[in-house]
Amino acid sequence: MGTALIYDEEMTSYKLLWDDPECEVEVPERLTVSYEALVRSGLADHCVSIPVREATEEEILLIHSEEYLEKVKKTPHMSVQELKDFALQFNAVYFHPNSYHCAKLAVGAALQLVDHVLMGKVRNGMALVRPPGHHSMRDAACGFCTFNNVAIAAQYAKQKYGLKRVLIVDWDIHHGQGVQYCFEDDPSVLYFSWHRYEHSIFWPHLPESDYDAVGKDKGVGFNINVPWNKVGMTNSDFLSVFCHVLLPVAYEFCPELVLVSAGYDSGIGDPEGEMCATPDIFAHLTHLLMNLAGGKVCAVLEGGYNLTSLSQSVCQTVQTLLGDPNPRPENLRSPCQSALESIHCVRWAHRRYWSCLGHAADLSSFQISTKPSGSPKEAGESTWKDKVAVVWPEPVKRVAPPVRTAALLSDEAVCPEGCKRLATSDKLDPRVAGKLRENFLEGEGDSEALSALSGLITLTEKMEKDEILNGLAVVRDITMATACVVQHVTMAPNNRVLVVCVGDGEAPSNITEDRKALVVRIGSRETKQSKCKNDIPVCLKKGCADVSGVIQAVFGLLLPLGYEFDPSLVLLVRMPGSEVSDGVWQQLTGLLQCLAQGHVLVLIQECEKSCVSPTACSLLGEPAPPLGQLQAPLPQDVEDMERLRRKLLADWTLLQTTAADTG
Ligand SMILES: NCCCNCCCCCC(O)(O)C(F)(F)F
Ligand SMILES: [Zn+2]
Repeated sequence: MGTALIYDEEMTSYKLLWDDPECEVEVPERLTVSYEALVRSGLADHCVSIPVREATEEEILLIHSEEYLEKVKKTPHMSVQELKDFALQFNAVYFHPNSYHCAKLAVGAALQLVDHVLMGKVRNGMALVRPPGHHSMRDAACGFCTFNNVAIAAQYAKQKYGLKRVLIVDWDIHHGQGVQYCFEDDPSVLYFSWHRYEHSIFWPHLPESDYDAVGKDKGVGFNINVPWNKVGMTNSDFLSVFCHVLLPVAYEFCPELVLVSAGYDSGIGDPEGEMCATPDIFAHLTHLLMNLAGGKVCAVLEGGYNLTSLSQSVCQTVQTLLGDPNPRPENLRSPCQSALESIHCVRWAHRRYWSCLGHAADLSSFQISTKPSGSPKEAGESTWKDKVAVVWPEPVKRVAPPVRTAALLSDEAVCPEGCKRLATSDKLDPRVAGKLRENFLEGEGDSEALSALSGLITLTEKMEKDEILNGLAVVRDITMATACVVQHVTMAPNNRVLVVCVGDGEAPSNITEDRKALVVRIGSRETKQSKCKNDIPVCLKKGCADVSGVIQAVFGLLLPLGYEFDPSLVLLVRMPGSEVSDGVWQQLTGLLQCLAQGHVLVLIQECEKSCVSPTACSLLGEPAPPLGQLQAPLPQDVEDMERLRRKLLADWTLLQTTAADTG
């Protein structure tokens, strides 16, 4: 199934007709540069083009009042002066004779996208729209928004398709207070927003934008606000919030649809956001959402005012929706103190509502600086010009290798649909053969083991040369196979391999201290305390059969470690008897493709070959099926993971979840 792209230049046919410094950034070119970048990069051609339509009045009334709609309906016949006066009753918004028409198209575009995804005509998609929506309220326009595109889409999805759980992820740099007001008492819509806040000195200055606005009545816990109390937030800050706040909760919630209020003013160079996250981060944010809701992700454009940053970020988003491999995350480092405070506060505020946050350290562990940290406005406030003067490197070109998934199987095994069987080249480089024999095969060893190991080496070499993206191998001796791959990959100077062992079994023996290999083992046994710090055992009482425990480990430990380690290859090893369910296994296989530009090699023991086809599906880019709403992880496991996390903090900064962590 494909990726939908919804765009119509008709939505560029309105603009600001008078002087208003508050609104001048919201220009029609925002849409044209985004669409043209998708066309120029060839991405538009790979999308399924879906036409826009006008929303009906009935659809608009799903969220807005009749009085408000009647007022807006009059704007096409207004003079410029009347439009100006009409806008004055709202906060930071303008109208144009054609803006009502465009506002109906923006809603209609979002609904078209939802229809095509929920009817299974496409897997996911993006709607490039203006006017944006997330500030508009039942009775009011606000912040360039006339109708609340995403809120209407959520209500429409619930009503028309009977959905019980919709997740809205708002990565725009402004708080979509309009969405919050719509659903704050509604447990069927989980609204997540991060936003520039600076302790409310940033627009729209609302107390209810802070982390303690957790929802109301039946909706408590279903509204998550992450305030950014400083500008300059980076990729590390953004990824930390996804790993330590959004994703654990999103997996516990188990949405049937993911709507993204995709605003790109959170990206570098934007005059409104003044953040430092680079466009490639949106590839990672998108990827991390794509195994939720069976991959049903609908991104709807909100803000974004630096035309270069905006168009690059839109391309990064669409390219990931299309399934192309992610770029390697550039030099991630520790989240900043302010971000850690925000992360801690929001986890603490939600600790009673989400079992995955149940252990969030209580407030006493350190004092939150509730007063504005830093002078309200740094001396020498930057002007608009030098806000957009920021420069950053053009995102690296992301090319999908000619072969997506290769399979190394025994001759009689069937090659899974879509995979390319790897011919184990019979002629083996004698030096390599010699090395394999001496390292892994006692004496002569049988020729089959030799050809299997040489096949593995061929596989890793083809990945290194980008001839294939990822692969799976069915092997007889998984420990030997793991050691062989680790040794081969770490021979090259700047290669690093992340080994993820799922299930019990001894870790490969040849892990060295040189940080070229990092082993994370998720299992049930208190294995002998790992001697080297690059071998991290995560123990779950019930082992990998414990879905919540594994997911807790993935987001709280594995992904932060993986992002910080930044491997060139991920080796995912399914230890025999691991009891991991196919669903969890597919989630792991899908999520881990966010690392190493998607170069994931999965090792499966001969006796477990029943999981070959689900593995192949995930490696081929199929979204993993939903896991269902997650139970609470075992308190004992949570404590153990917390202890392990604290122990690892000295070496791994992306594991931090509170400012006290650097204590
Ligand atoms: N001194 C007052 C500054 C007012 N600034 C208004 C910012 C509106 C932001 C709109 C947006 O980017 O959130 C949307 F996604 F809706 F377009
Ligand atoms: Zn915004």
